Amino acid sequence: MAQNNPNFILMVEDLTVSFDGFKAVDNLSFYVEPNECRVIIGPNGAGKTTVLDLICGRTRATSGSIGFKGQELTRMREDKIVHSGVGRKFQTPSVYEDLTVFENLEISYPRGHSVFGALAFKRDAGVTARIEEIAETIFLSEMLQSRAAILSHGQKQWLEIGMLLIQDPELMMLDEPVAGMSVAERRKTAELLNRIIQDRSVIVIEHDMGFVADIATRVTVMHQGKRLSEGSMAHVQADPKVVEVYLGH
Ligand SMILES: Nc1ncnc2c1ncn2[C@@H]1O[C@H](COP(=O)(O)OP(=O)(O)OP(=O)(O)O)[C@@H](O)[C@H]1O
Repeated sequence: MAQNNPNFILMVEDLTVSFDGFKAVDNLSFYVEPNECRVIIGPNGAGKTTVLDLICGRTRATSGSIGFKGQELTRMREDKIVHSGVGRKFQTPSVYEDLTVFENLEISYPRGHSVFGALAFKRDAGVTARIEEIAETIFLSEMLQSRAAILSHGQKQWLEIGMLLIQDPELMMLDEPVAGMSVAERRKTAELLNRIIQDRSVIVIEHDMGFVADIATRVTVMHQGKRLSEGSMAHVQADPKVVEVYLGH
């Protein structure tokens, strides 16, 4: 595929990372379009989390390229990658338990990068309106003044998604967002992701195939650091290679 194809927001090409000779990600290529929800599935140890670590700059690639909006991420610092529009949520929620939902969203609001920017920051009507808008998107409008500590596990996950959303990333990455959630919370999270991709692209790592079916635009199946299969949910589910190494287990 042509480099800098404007139809792709993310272009991962021939990406490899080697840990003491072991290739956790091995010559992997995949391409994500705007407003796409790409789900990465695969057995334990396939290299899924490592791919997200490489995209957000936590782990450095041994070779290959990660193009994001025409910029090369493999040599960019982690904070610059965030600044360029890549948001990442880890598996365990990391909200500030002693702060309210409102305050958690407020401290995540982008306010420039200088110390002066942070000091000069005032709560104004625009910020409050944006926080209220995000709270509604993440089903927490009624909880704005509640301390995060009293939220359910699922609500904490949504709050953390909200803390990313308020920074308006063009690419959002989520690692197993519905792990530990109730059936009702999973359904609402699928609704949330379908809303989120109206304005951005999302990459999700997930094992719950029912949830994958509800959210995926396309699915990439990884096995031993490589791409085993890719396409619609129906396509990968019917792929005998995928059934053999993953779905059949
Ligand atoms: N920093 C590291 N140093 C050495 N090995 C690593 C490192 N990070 C990951 N690995 C190895 O790379 C392989 C892929 O790990 P990774 O966590 O990416 O898999 P995964 O597909 O996300 O698995 P799971 O579904 O269990 O989360 C594993 O064998 C893991 O032990």
